[in-house]
Amino acid sequence: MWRRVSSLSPFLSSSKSSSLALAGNGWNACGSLAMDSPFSQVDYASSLAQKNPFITFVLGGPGSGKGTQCEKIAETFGFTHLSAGDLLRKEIISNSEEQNTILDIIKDGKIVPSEVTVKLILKAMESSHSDKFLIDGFPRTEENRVAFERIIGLEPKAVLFFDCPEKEMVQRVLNRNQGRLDDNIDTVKKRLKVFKTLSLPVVEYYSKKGKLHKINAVGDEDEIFEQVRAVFGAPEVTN
Ligand SMILES: Nc1ncnc2c1ncn2[C@@H]1O[C@H](COP(=O)(O)OP(=O)(O)OP(=O)(O)O)[C@@H](O)[C@H]1O
Ligand SMILES: O=c1ccn([C@@H]2O[C@H](COP(=O)(O)O)[C@@H](O)[C@H]2O)c(=O)[nH]1
Ligand SMILES: [Mg+2]
Repeated sequence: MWRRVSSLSPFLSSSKSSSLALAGNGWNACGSLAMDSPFSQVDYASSLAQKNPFITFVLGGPGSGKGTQCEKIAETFGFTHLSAGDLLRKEIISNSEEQNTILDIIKDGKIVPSEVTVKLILKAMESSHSDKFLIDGFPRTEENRVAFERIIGLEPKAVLFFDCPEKEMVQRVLNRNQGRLDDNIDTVKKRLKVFKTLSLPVVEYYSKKGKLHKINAVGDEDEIFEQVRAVFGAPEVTN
């Protein structure tokens, strides 16, 4: 069942610790790193998990308006906006070992291995010192979702889903004109297929957990933002 728009304000003022159990995957039951942990990242993630930031995942198909609305949310509610796609595109223009692999995957509309994306998200979260994050365009698969929980040790408090008809998404992507290598009809078709088969199950997962806030992504940007504003509540409550 989709959840109707409701305010997140009570959540944002809460100091409750993360509900994700830390035992297993290199952690002992007290939340400390086990001596025999095979995960070097866990060490890195532990301080982040202890800070227990407010994480919102922002989901939706290609061109549904995630990035556009995230900018507005960040500005209005003081969230740090991290776009997984932008982090991957930055890797392509860096000298990273994975740059060519990432480029080929994005050009083909497929999904970059979870370990790569989660590592980039973790690094960006650690270096921002923020306590409120919008993670835009991630998780894109159930495997992404599980990897985030395992490596970072946190779950999102809320998930936004921008629901947009395919025809509108295709039109927006093809008109975007930002020089993205995946903004062409062939790649968009592939991305839509991946979205339906791999990403919608993630949306469904969060819907069943009662964390999903579905936004009608058709209309002008300000109209859509009014629905989003209702989810996050008044700015004075969230600050
Ligand atoms: N409500 C809207 N109506 C019309 N055009 C829009 C609307 N919202 C965003 N756009 C435009 O549609 C294009 C895609 O928007 P945006 O980049 O925010 O989508 P996205 O969900 O982040 O896509 P992607 O997953 O491909 O990164 C942009 O050119 C943007 O300016
Ligand atoms: O978690 C992610 C996010 C993105 N990708 C790849 O990047 C492109 C573009 O992403 P946008 O969010 O639309 O900017 C996407 O089609 C994937 O190929 C990814 O693999 N994993
Ligand atoms: Mg985007």
